[in-house]
Amino acid sequence: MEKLVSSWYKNKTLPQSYIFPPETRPGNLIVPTCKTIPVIDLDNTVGQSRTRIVQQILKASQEYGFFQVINHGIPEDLMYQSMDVFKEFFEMTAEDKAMLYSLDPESSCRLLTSSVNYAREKPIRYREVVATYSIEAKKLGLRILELVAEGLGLDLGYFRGKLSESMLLSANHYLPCPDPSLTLGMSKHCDAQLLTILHQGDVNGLQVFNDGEWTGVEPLRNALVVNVGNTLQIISNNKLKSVEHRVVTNSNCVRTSVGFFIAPSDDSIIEPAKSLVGNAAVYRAFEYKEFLLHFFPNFDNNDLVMERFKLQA
Ligand SMILES: O=C(O)CCC(=O)C(=O)O
Ligand SMILES: [Fe+2]
Repeated sequence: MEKLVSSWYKNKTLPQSYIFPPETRPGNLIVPTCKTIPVIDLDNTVGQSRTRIVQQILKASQEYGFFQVINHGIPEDLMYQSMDVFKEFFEMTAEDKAMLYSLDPESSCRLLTSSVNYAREKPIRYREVVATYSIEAKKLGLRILELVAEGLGLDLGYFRGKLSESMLLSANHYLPCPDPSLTLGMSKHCDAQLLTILHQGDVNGLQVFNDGEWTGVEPLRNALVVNVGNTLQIISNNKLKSVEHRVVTNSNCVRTSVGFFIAPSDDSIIEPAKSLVGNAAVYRAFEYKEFLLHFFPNFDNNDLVMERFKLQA
């Protein structure tokens, strides 16, 4: 149980094991808040308005790898109820949380420091709220993937079926940190999957690497942050970008975020879409499970991850 962050953070000193090497520390904590990450209104995806939305999504996915969506169809109540359920979970007693602690990556139901992935009786509303949220988030993700497919000139159903069969919901809980300059809530990384839909709550912390610098993604009420995963970058043959991001801590308040990831089934074959390669496919074909095997040990070195799946120039 001593491994759970909540059992030491009140001591007000950052344990040595949480201190990052100088080159990966967040450095200047005052970064510009990125007003340039596009906010896309999904209210009306028919007719002319659809064409405009498709273009906005494509442009944002090419330039930033990130955008925020509003009027996305997930009811506000459900967004905040699911956020509350996770907050409630993290406020449970250390004993209750310790029952879910596991280092076994095969366990579909586990808590580990800095990450959680579980489905239990407590909190009481967990199953109902999180199941409903997951269904809605998956629907939204598939809708966005259909717009992406349209923008790339692929069949509208290109990402349906095995390519989007799996989902993962991950709730992150970042405690106030005694010294935010020495550590990160989450190291820089790209997401491995196809598409991520993140509810980042109302506390700053998410930063995206854009144009050679880290910029904060402003929390907007009722908006969800969407980003392109490595798998989508590969299928698009680098037309879309999976971009590095990280989370900084703060010394005042707790931050909870809920990430929903749409991913291929393990045995899916991932390769650049034939119509997008021209005469130069950037990546070879591979099984998604091979990607994951290489991804996790190299979580914070995206160039190394992607290099392994590239065809020689
Ligand atoms: O907490 C956040 O804002 C981002 C989390 C994240 O990047 C992830 O779970 O992959
Ligand atoms: Fe991420």
